[in-house]
Amino acid sequence: MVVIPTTGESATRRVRIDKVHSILSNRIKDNEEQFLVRWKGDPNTPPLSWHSISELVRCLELVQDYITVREESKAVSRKRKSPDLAFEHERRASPFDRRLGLTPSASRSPSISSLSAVPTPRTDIDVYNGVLDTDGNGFIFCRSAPGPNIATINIRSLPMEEMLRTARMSKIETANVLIRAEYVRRLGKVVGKRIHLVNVHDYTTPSLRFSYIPDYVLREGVYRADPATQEGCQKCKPDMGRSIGCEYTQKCGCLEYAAVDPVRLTPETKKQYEKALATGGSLLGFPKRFPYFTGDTKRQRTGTLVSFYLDSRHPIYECNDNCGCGPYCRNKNVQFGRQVGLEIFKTGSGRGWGLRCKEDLFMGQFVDTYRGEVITDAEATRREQAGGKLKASYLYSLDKHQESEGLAQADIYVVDGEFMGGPSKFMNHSCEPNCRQYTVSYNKHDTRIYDLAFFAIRDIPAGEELTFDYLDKEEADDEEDAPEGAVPCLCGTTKCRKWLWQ
Ligand SMILES: C[S@@+](CC[C@H](N)C(=O)[O-])C[C@H]1O[C@@H](n2cnc3c(N)ncnc32)[C@H](O)[C@@H]1O
Repeated sequence: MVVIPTTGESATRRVRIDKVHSILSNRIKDNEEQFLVRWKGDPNTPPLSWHSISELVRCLELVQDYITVREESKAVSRKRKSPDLAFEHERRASPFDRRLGLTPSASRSPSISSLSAVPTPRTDIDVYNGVLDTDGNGFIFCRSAPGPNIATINIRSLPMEEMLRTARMSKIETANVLIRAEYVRRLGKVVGKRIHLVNVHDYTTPSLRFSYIPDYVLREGVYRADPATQEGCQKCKPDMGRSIGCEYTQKCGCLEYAAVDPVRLTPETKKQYEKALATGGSLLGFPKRFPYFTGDTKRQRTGTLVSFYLDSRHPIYECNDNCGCGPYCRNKNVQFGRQVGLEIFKTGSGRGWGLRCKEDLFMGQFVDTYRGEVITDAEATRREQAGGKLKASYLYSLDKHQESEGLAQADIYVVDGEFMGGPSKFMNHSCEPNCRQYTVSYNKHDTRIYDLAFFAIRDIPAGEELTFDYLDKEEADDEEDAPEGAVPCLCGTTKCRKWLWQ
């Protein structure tokens, strides 16, 4: 046996993820699920060793990667009708046979005489191309250690056919349970109402290669506008009028760019307004519409989007910490974050995971924002090309102001929610959606970074899947033929446009 624990046996031996390259195979040994770990090291002869799933609890991302690839290759081989590749492989000699001096025929159908002529392969070899050790904290590590007593293996032929056969027959149950438990543990740490995870279709769990984050993470080449430009409304006071914040909407600096309330325009101010619109002049001084209903309306409408904003795609400018209006300002909502409980669920309809609400939502109610890494347009293109056309996309362009501000495509930032973000990463597309994404900003001088906020656009009963239209154009193109790079839409609604991207 080549396991050499120099610092004594520890009951809680663990493999550290930063030391591992990948997981290559699985088997059941001594009633335990085990996985073959390829350690980081010399790329030509890296050490490898088998570990029980309890030793790999800090490497569940890698175990999950392995299981995903294993399931995908199983699905592919199920689809293949002929030739029987598994059988074809069986006829090849494996490098393991060569190492032991076995001929392919001997390994395939050993006769009594051949068995007595060659040594029986060792079945207790757990470490290849190296030796195992443990450090003072009980962490296992493996180092290359060539020598006559070290079992060697040709890593270019891994996983070997014997391993593949064993892996195909070995159930993976404990690992799936632990992966799910780890994901649920991480969900439990997300700020706000609880997020549940439900899968009645299979044993999969969303990728553990994902961090829940409360705010954007800005990557290289991405900058927010200077904080000094986030001046807020200076003329508003917390105790003005009905103490709802920016009552004097004509004076409110934050509402400067909000939608003008045409009902409150006089014939004269209407002319001035039309002129300001035509010349791009300031809208300060015109009466504005608050984006949200105040607390003195019906309970279910409090804080929901007023119909003007609901029906338009007008950006919303919320008050911020530098404003004079105070904490209960009616012009603050999205900045307080998600207030509703959500459920991530496996759709079972070819659309992967989806999102639904645990409670009834009212028309205009805020659901959540889309979070992720904010990257440059060039980086987004690079990531998109690396992912390939069939990979699920989590890229969301912050291009709302591109036209009005004359921003070049290269100046646009993109939110990538694949590896970091929030539960809204799981919102699927529907051609007849029940939610819509709105632009919410806290700094009118920052046209490149703003919040992508989802609101219900009709009453939604608890348990209904939350969807939005990925294109969200004012008018949809009626395209019959599949456009380049199109992914078939599986929303299943009567208004389905057939393709996800056009
Ligand atoms: C932002 S993700 C949504 C969450 C995704 N379902 C998951 O499991 O992570 C977008 C991806 O989901 C899939 N998707 C979303 N809506 C779909 C639809 N209506 N039809 C087919 N696939 C859809 C596509 O693969 C798309 O690239």
